[in-house]
Amino acid sequence: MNHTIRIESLSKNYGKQEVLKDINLEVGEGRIYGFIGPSGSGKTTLVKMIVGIDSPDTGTVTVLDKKVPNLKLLQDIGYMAQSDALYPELTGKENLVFFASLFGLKGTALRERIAYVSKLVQLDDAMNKKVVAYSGGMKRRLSLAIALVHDPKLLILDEPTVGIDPELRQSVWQELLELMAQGKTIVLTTHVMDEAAKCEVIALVRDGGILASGSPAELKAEYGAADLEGVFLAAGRGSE
Ligand SMILES: Nc1ncnc2c1ncn2[C@@H]1O[C@H](COP(=O)(O)OP(=O)(O)OP(=O)(O)O)[C@@H](O)[C@H]1O
Repeated sequence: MNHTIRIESLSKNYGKQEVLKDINLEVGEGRIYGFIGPSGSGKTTLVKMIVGIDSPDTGTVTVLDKKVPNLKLLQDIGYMAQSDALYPELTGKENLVFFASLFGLKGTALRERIAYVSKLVQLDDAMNKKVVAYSGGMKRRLSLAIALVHDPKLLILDEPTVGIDPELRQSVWQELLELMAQGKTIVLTTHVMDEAAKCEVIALVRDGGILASGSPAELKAEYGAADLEGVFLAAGRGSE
């Protein structure tokens, strides 16, 4: 199988705190891979290493056969951070045009991508509104649209559906599964267990390490749990 992401012996400290400890991980092409784990366990730090916006102390990250960091990779990665990085005084459309232009999109291609992603996140009616007047969920949806606008091969989504209502959450997930079917690779973090259940592979992150990984069914069997919530709780008990 082709691997989109390969992480080898990665460690990271912040001051004296060991935030990531000897992480080894491979993510196959065209998969949906979920990181779940308690608050502060290191999920965001790990995704930042994959995107290349923070660097490990030891170890390497390779994405699409290029060693991270690599400027050329930015074209292939769509990243949605946990906190929205938007321009509040610009409209939704102006935000999208700005980010799309950074990737060299223009003319018809730019218009088509903006129409596609704004419809996808159901913001097409709010495109001409300033972001300062958006709700929290609308900002999250705009951030997702920005991550998708340049049609990247790899999507890295840090808690993508926080603040999004259940109906839209379902349609976002439908689209993520469709993108996966098109061969895109998706890595996301979540605290929502029924979202984790939709991932093909889950990594349980605990105290800066990967405690276990596998399909939802494999993890349930490994921990003798009826559901992923049970896996999460059993993994926590086992690591104490
Ligand atoms: N820039 C930083 N400087 C110092 N410490 C940091 C920094 N970024 C993260 N940390 C610490 O690293 C640890 C892991 O944080 P991280 O954000 O990766 O956790 P997380 O699993 O994503 O949590 P959550 O689910 O709450 O988002 C935490 O103890 C956090 O305080």
